[in-house]
Amino acid sequence: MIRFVDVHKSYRAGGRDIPALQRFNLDIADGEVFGIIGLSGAGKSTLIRLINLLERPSGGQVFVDDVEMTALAEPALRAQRRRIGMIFQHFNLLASQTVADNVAFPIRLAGERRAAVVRQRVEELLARVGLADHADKYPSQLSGGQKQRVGIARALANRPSILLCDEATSALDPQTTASVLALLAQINRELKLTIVLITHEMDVVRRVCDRVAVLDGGAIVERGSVADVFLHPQHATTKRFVNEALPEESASAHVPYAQVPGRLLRLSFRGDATMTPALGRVARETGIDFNILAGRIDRIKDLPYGQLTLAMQGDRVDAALAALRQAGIEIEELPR
Ligand SMILES: Nc1ncnc2c1ncn2[C@@H]1O[C@H](COP(=O)(O)OP(=O)(O)OP(=O)(O)O)[C@@H](O)[C@H]1O
Repeated sequence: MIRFVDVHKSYRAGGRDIPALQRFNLDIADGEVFGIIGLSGAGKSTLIRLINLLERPSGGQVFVDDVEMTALAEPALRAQRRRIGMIFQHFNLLASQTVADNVAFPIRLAGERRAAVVRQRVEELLARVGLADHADKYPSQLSGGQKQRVGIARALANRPSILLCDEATSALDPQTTASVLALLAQINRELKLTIVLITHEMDVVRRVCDRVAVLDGGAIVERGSVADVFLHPQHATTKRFVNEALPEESASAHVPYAQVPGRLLRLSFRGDATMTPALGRVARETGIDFNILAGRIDRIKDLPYGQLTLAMQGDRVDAALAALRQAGIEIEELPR
């Protein structure tokens, strides 16, 4: 468990305090993938670096697995930091060292001197990230995705219980991003590792995270399960992130809708509700008509979901909406 209690952070620069994070409380549970999303300057890097105390809070306490990080002196802090791996946007590999030596580095740094033990551990780690055949290469001979896989192997070297990902896929193309995110999801599942990632892309959050916090101007403005936040964003910043992840729908939004008669509704189906033919059945039973204006079917991590924007007409629209809600469909009425 990672716990922030009344934490806030300002930087001291040019003789004055620059606020980076307003006072907040946050718990991140063991084994979850937690996303922190925000625009540039929102405070994401500061927040993630408070976990391993690469940045010290200006006030408040940070706990990792019930140990108060903020109360530890240097040797104990170093030991506790080994429980926390970290990967970076630009990989931070040692260019003059082979892939194997990059991964061996933190193992040796933690005090392991037996060459055979180090070699075996490096082999295991490279196999886990799909780079068994690349041990003797240098970082310059690898693609961006492969470099990040080395970064992940290195971060896992000392069997941490937490992995921090600082914009880990921001320098990668969409396909490579998808494969690195799939690897992170697999590691989370198989090693039961807690993952905290920061990103400016809602799509990254949608693919791998269980919960998310939205940062805006140093404040957490929204938080919750990814399904809730993605399907029902409340804050303007969250809505903007979600719309960026749904380009087809936002592009057509509201232009043709004004001319369509009826009540404008957004229906969200998740999990089992995506599998039932409720809309057709309710239309037959209540005699309402509907016109689908936009729609999307996809997954939020492992959860199938659908979202339809439609116009509904007829005498019994309210009865139809009640029946749809009864069938587990979430309904939002949109302004016209
Ligand atoms: N070392 C520092 N000294 C002074 N101000 C800083 C320092 N690091 C960050 N800041 C300021 O703190 C605020 C939050 O920065 P932070 O890097 O945490 O945001 P971010 O969301 O990670 O942004 P980005 O995505 O651009 O990295 C910004 O106003 C930034 O200018």
